[in-house]
Amino acid sequence: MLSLDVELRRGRFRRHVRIEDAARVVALTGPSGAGKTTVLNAIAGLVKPRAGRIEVDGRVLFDSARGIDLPAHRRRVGYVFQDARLFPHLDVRANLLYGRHAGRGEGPRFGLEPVVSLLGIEALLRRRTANLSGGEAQRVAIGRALLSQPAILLFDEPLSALDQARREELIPYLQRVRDEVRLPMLYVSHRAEEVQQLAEATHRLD
Ligand SMILES: Nc1ncnc2c1ncn2[C@@H]1O[C@H](COP(=O)(O)OP(=O)(O)OP(=O)(O)O)[C@@H](O)[C@H]1O
Repeated sequence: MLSLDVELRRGRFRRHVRIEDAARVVALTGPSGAGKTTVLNAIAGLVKPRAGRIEVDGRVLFDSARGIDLPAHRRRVGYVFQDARLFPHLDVRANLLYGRHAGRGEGPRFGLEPVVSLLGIEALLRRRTANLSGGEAQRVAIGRALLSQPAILLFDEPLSALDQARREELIPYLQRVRDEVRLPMLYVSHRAEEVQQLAEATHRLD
């Protein structure tokens, strides 16, 4: 479970965000500029809140009052962006294994084979990433995020660069990830349909 209560500031943008929800899969919605990506970046350790506290399943990632601010690489955050951001010089398998952690920490451990099968990317393993479709590339990006042995998954509009048909193809994979890996997930989207298909609760930033 994610518990977050932070004071964010980016340039002239300031806002207080509090997300306390018992739901495991929470959608984060709101208009452009509301601060959705900034919230994800604060959880990932890429943006430092002015003050506050961020906790995932009881593990404190940030707490200004106690001087805790774990570096990004120790937060165990799997981050999936709008565009897959795969490495073009590596094949799919090498992309999946990039940044893989042995997963000695607490929580579930995700191995290459189960992740590949969960996302249906067996046939893609030797392919170069340049000619993957948008949906295939996103499945690889999700696999790479899982293999980093995360304690939480963050999604920043992962379907928004895809057309309707590709979005519909990818939704069942996201549902499988949601149902089978059992990690907390924070899912940014402005599409009501997507939110309804994927999330258990919705938090809106206005
Ligand atoms: N590096 C930065 N420097 C200054 N201002 C920033 C920076 N990054 C973000 N902002 C501002 O912070 C605000 C929140 O941005 P953010 O990207 O979090 O919004 P968002 O809700 O994700 O929007 P969108 O739906 O368009 O992606 C915006 O006003 C943006 O201009």
